[in-house]
Parts: sequence; C-alpha cells; structure tokens
Amino acid sequence: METRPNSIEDWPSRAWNLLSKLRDQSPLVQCITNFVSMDLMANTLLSAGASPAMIHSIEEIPDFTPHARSLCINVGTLSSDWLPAMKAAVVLANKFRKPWVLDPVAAGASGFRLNACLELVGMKPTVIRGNGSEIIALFKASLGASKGVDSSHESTDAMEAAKSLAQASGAIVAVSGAVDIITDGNRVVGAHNGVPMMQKITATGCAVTALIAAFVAVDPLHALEATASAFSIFGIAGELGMNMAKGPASLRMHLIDSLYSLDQVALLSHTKITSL
Ligand SMILES: Nc1ncnc2c1ncn2[C@@H]1O[C@H](COP(=O)(O)OP(=O)(O)OP(=O)(O)O)[C@@H](O)[C@H]1O
Ligand SMILES: Cc1ncsc1CCO
Ligand SMILES: [Mg+2]
Repeated sequence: METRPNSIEDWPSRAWNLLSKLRDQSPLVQCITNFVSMDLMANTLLSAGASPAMIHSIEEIPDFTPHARSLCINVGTLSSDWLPAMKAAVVLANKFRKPWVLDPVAAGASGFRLNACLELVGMKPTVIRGNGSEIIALFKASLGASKGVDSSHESTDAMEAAKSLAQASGAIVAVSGAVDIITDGNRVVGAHNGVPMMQKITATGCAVTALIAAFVAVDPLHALEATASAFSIFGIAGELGMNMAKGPASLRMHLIDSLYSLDQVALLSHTKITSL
C-alpha cells in the first residue's frame, strides 16, 4: 500500500514508499567493489529487493553500464588496473544520467588511494558515503592540508567536513556512525537507527553504500531523502536482527533476514530520521 507523506518531514512514510518502490522495480545496481564486500553487498541488495551485478572488467563496461539503473564505486581493495574501469563506468553513468555513489574506503591510507578518491569526487558522484575518518581525510586533502586519518572520528565530528565537501563537490555527503549524517551542504539530516555491533561485521559500511545506490536509483531527484531512508532501513534491519543475534556472525545473517522481511508496521514504528 502506498502511504503519502504529509510533508517533507514525514520520514517513516517516505522511507516506506521508497522501499516499496525498490521492491516493485528491482533496479539493476552495478557494483565495482572490493573483494571483502562483494558477498554482503550483493546479499544486502537482493534482500532489499534490488538486483545486484558485481561487474568490473573494463571490457564489459561499455555494454553493461548503460543498462544499470545506478552504479556503486568502492575503492576498498583498489589496484591500478581497476581504477580505469571505475572511471569508465562513471563516465557512462554520467552520460546516461544514472545516479552513482562513491565509497572512499580508507581514503587517506595511501597517496595512490587518496588521489584516486579525489579524482572520483571530481567526477560528480550523486552521493559520497564514508565513515567519519574517510570524510575528514577527503575534506582535508581537497583543501591540500594534512592527509592523516584518525580512525577514532565520530560522525558528528565530521559534520562540518561533510558540509564543506558537499558544497565543493555538489554531491550529497553521508557519514556513517552512531548517528548517520546526510547533507547537501546546506540541510543536515540524521538517521538514528542501527546497533554498535554492526561495526563488528566487515563491510556493513560498503553494504549500506550499495543500498543507498539502490535507493537513489528509484528516486534520483531526491538523493538526500533516498540516502537517509536507506541508512534508516539498514539500521532497522540491524536492530531487528540484533534481537535474534548472538554475535557478529549471526547478526550478519539476521540483518539480511530482517531486511528481507521488513514490513510496513515495523518500518513505520522504527524509522528515526531528524533534521540536525
Ligand atoms: N555506534 C553505532 N551505533 C549504531 N549503528 C552504527 C554505529 N556505528 C556504525 N553503525 C552503522 O553500521 C553501518 C556501518 O557503518 P561504519 O561507520 O562502521 O562503516 P565503515 O567504517 O565504512 O565500515 P566498513 O568499511 O567495514 O564497510 C552503518 O549502517 C552505520 O549506520
Ligand atoms: C577489511 C577491508 N579491507 C579492504 S576493504 C575492506 C572491507 C571494509 O571496507
Ligand atoms: Mg567503509
């Protein structure tokens, strides 16, 4: 059933409408991602209702990328032979006006990685999603300042960096954490769902970035709202999954199950998105 948001602030209804649209349309999401995340990312997309394709060979991109509804680029296990494929896919996504999302994993870990991330940021991503350390590293590097990364950054510390990066890049910038922060450089929204144990499962951040790509595929004109909804829904799946989990491994399983079976009543009562 379609629920009409009363206003832009009716986040639970908006999130439910987007998830329903995603399940109806099953958008094809192309992911060029790291080896660690491929399984969780594909299963997250499938359980949400999207259609994942982990296709990264540069030879296949001209045929395949124009058919994808959105693209997810993740530099987690970057190597020099993958970067041209990422750029080629981005060029095609932009040409065919498909939204694309960048996950700048460990952006400050090396000069090669940082330069690659900065080049990709310059290619007009629809959304950039990182943790606090990654967004701060990108922000500092784009100003030509320190390249260090302190992994202890909270998402709230990254808020000003995120706003500046959004203004400079034109992207929606999203920072994951206890409170996920989403900004267009002007408006700032927080998604308050999730459980700390999600950090103990590798690639949950990568997976939520792919989920954001699926949500922007079904509502490309409202990327901020789509991003906040994806975060909240992934977080709710974590909360419901945690009720059945004994630790990270069983949380991974129960999170996927909870995302798959998430219904309107649970979603409307759990969605917690606010203006910050
Ligand atoms: N303290 C927390 N409480 C609740 N949820 C959290 C917390 N920290 C992270 N999360 C959630 O966990 C997911 C992963 O976020 P995280 O910031 O750990 O990403 P990441 O560092 O990029 O992870 P990875 O690189 O392993 O993919 C997000 O959906 C986020 O909302
Ligand atoms: C552990 C790890 N190393 C490179 S990518 C990745 C998955 C989380 O981003
Ligand atoms: Mg990450």
